Amino acid sequence: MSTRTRRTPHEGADKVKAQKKAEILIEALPWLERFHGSTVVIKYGGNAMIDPELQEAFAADMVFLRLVGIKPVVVHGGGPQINRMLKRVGIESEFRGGLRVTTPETMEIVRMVLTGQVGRELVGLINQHGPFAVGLSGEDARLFTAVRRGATINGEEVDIGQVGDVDQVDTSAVDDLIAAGRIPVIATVAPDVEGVLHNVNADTAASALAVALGARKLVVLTDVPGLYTNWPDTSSLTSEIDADALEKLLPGLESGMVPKMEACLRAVRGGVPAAHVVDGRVAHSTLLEVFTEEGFGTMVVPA
Ligand SMILES: Nc1ncnc2c1ncn2[C@@H]1O[C@H](COP(=O)(O)OP(=O)(O)O)[C@@H](O)[C@H]1O
Ligand SMILES: CC(=O)N[C@@H](CCC(=O)OP(=O)(O)O)C(=O)O
Repeated sequence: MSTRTRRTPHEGADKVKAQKKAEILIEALPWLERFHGSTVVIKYGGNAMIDPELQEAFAADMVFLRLVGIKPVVVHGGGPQINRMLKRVGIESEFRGGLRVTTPETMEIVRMVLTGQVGRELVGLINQHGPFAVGLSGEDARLFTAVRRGATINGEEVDIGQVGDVDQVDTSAVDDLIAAGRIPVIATVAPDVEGVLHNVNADTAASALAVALGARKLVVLTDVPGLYTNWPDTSSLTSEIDADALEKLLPGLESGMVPKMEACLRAVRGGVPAAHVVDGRVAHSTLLEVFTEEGFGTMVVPA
């Protein structure tokens, strides 16, 4: 005998609530039609991983995307988590032009934290929902080949150690995972052609991967509502900016926004139709961005 109770038809307040739910679901239909089958690269910044509930909401969003036929690819950061571990082991660390000065001993910690801690935790959270997530780093199957880069300070290039830009992307391992219905979760350490490991900023890597995969969108989750064109003036939050306007703004940007907006610019210049910077401190911000009329945060579009 079935243990299910008979459902009663919705009445009164319940009916209104049910109608609202249906409206919310149907609002997503045009976006489901538009993005079904597309690859979306989501960069999850370390600053947005502020509490376990938010991380669980992020993981649920990735599974939601996957189950409605979108192909999410996660690229994660972990700057604050690296800072904490460096402090614990007594290694000093500084940032120049938004990038971490990386000595060989710092590099060991960066690799350990990104691939062994932050990546593992995200994989675990996503896999609470099913066997979806597989973690990998730029070292796996030649995903990223790095080339050493400096930081630009007052128009001058300065050396910051083992920091890399992405020179080449081999998407075959990611393609295989996507084809198998998995969600790749990627840490951004990468060897150069000689096999020397480099620390690649996660925004930079996410952008290079989005271009190489021909992604429909790059979504960057961080700890601010979007790009402020006149930081820190809160009235200067911008909802949309094109590549030319962003390029003009870049030299005036500070700290973490430098690699982030450089990454969005490179993505749209490289053929990704839109790159979004959204507030990862808001639960389900990825879903709000992908499935609502208003979108969410700052959208960067081609010129
Ligand atoms: N123009 C700007 N608009 C928004 N945020 C800015 C701007 N300039 C600097 N920031 C800083 O950049 C930070 C985001 O970059 P970052 O710390 O690298 O985050 P994440 O870990 O998400 O990559 C924000 O918390 C903010 O303090
Ligand atoms: C070169 C460089 O700065 N690499 C970053 C890599 C992690 C990262 O990008 O983390 P977020 O996205 O949380 O900032 C770092 O060492 O912090």
